[in-house]
Amino acid sequence: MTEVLALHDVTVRRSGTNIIDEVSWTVHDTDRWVVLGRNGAGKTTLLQIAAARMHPTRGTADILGERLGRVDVSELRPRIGLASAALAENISAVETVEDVVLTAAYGMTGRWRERYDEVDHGRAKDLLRLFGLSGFERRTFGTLSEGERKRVQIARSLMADPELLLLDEPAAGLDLGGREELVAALAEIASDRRSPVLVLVTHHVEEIPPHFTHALLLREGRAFLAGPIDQVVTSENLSDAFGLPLVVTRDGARFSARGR
Ligand SMILES: Nc1ncnc2c1ncn2[C@@H]1O[C@H](COP(=O)(O)OP(=O)(O)OP(=O)(O)O)[C@@H](O)[C@H]1O
Repeated sequence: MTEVLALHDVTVRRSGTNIIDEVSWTVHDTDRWVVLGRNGAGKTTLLQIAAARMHPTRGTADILGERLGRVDVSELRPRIGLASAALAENISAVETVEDVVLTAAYGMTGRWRERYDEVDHGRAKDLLRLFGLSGFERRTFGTLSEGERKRVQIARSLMADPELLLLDEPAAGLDLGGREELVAALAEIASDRRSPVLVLVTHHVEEIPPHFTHALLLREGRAFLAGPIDQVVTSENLSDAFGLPLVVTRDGARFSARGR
């Protein structure tokens, strides 16, 4: 097993507070992780470090075998797929769906003078199909529904064939049908050995796709618990992490949670 991500005592300090506090976390190449925690627990911040878009204040972060701070991040970032609300804001409303996906091959948003070959067009088409977006190629990003935009973003994050795929709340804002379609698409990716290592941040255990193997619970910037999903996503652990009594149930490969 290869370490894809290895954080050791990572701390991120902002405005006098440790928003990430001595987090140690290792992700191996066959893992699919979900990161859970209440609002403000530090999930997005942790993902920013894993995406090589933020440096820790203290501690070390090794990503795909490279130490943050010693590596040229412009070489590391193309190896990492990231879909997040902040990135989506950079996508122009007038860009076509096909270009939104295609331009990720060069790590860009917005088309300029670069040329794409048939392989790139074919891959963009395949990814759009995987996310139920065949026929949307010529539509502009601004005309899409929230759910369609989310799916385009994930297709885009896969375009450059990343080794690590980080998804920050991909199901936020989706209706039930949209959520279930997304969960099914992510389950398909997660089940394929050739897929990138997946890390999914979510607020809801209902959004954990089948085939996810591990969970990290964050609480107030600290890694409260990390390990195999069955052992971590339990009533007792989630109640402690979220600070309220919860009942977690598992039906086949899916989880659900409610207040006690
Ligand atoms: N630059 C900053 N200065 C001060 N505090 C910050 C800064 N950036 C983030 N924070 C704080 O750090 C904490 C963690 O933020 P983060 O966005 O990582 O949490 P999160 O778990 O993703 O939250 P949510 O579930 O609400 O999206 C929050 O309390 C946030 O207000």
